[in-house]
Amino acid sequence: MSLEALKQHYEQIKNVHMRDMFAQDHNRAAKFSVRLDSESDFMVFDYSKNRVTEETMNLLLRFAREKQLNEHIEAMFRGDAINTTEKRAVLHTALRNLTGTPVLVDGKNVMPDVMAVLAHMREFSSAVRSGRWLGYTGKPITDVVNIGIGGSDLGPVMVTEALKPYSGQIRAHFVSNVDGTHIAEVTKKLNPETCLFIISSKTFTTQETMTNAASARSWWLDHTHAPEMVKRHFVAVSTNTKAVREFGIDTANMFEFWDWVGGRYSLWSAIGLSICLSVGYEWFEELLRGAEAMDRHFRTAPLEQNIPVLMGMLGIWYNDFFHCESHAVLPYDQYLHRFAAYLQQLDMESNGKHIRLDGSPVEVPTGAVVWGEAGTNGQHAFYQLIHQGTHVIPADFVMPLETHNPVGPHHAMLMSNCIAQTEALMVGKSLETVKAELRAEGKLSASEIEVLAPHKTFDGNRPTNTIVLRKVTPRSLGMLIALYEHKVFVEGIMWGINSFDQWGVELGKVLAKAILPELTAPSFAHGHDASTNALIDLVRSKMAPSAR
Ligand SMILES: O=P(O)(O)OC[C@H]1O[C@](O)(CO)[C@@H](O)[C@@H]1O
Repeated sequence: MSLEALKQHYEQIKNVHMRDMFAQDHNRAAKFSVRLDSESDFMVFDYSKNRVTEETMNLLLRFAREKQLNEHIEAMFRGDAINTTEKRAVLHTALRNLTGTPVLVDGKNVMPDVMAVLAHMREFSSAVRSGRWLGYTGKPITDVVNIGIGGSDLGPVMVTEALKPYSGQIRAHFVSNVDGTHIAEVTKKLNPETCLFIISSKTFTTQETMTNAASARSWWLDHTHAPEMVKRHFVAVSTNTKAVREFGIDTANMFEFWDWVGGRYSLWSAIGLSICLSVGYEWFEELLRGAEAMDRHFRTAPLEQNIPVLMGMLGIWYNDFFHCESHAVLPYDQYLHRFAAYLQQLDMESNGKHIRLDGSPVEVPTGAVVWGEAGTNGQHAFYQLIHQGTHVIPADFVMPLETHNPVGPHHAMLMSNCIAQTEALMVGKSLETVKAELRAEGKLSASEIEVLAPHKTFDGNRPTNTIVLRKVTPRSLGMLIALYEHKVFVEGIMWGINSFDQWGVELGKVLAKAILPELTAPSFAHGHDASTNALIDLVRSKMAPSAR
């Protein structure tokens, strides 16, 4: 069994320093890099600065084969109901299957419906962007507001921010939080004559989204007194036609998607309408093409050359063997400043699971805590802990070679920082080197050097991946996002969990619904624990008329 072999191998390798691995193998960088081209874009996945040898990778891939990873990949693409707890297929890959090759769900080819919705998105976004779609006073739309949360928000926000250089005249806004401040601050910037609300919710029942949507409609009606014109200013993206109609949205302006698209995998569906409106359908399609290129690679490349597989198996290596609990994602491009927030849902909602597919408890920790920050900002905040803290935190550095804003020396500085960080994390700085430097400076006594030097040493041997892109373009972004989707899938398969449900968010939702009426109830709360009762009463003292 490769698991046993991996355990033994881990014991042999756990203290080996990457510095020595590089010294012993001058070909290491080339050996542990994979390049994927797609038209004029490319991605280079350099995983040479990881605590692995060829034997490690061979054993990890043998482990993947034992878990029948290839068969699982095929089952997902084929449309099998791999989301077993919800009895659903998982087919975000069909959304970017632009060749239109049939994909069957319960014997029905879903591709004609996928293409029809894409055509609807193309037609609608072109009408709005060209000024043909008019508001109730005959003026073109200037501002689009996506109202959604979780997967109906994070993907569109992240992509819209990442593709700002491709955006046109339409300003995109996003409201997600049920905190009234969010909708209030966004509506302050809007003209009711020229704004368009997209209510994005797979279920069309999510409390936050439906509350924000109702408040947006009230705000709009208060300003316009034109209920018959709601249809010009509100459209919906959902799987729930009945609820969309009940909300008062013309179902001709509803963009459909399907239960086989998971919320956090939905930016490729009509949930991407705000992206389309911001950058235009052509660039949206380029995003899909980038993801499609990664899908093809994931489905066909041998495991040894398969970037999502390699990345996922490195995740398994650090999680299962080194017991690393968190994973940093560090994009060196300001346009990717929401990338880590987006990945938090993708990874943590997918793989934060304690039960395996067969109902038994998982045997290893699952799902790293994902976090990160763009560019050099993180260096001046939390990198200290990554360099010298007691936790080993594997990190992904995303490094686009070209910038959209070639301002003076900025880009060279950004790149040099990115590369320097991966080098420093790998090589570290030994006690002897630090002491020698301090002695050469000649400012401190020998005893002072003894005390100071350990503070200035870096163990190094901190693992990083470097993901090099030509530039942040719609195509390369599509590749990048799909890479992480598939990496999360690989890890989920290895842990034997269902990466596509999210029961863990339900309990809080149910309890919040129960607590809501208690906040304005005439009597003290008593049905909870003492802390919860007291907190409810504190809010009640501000809200319940009889308690004032
Ligand atoms: O699109 P909906 O149905 O409003 O759901 C929003 C989000 O809520 C969740 O179901 C749970 O937070 C996410 O998975 C989903 O992305």
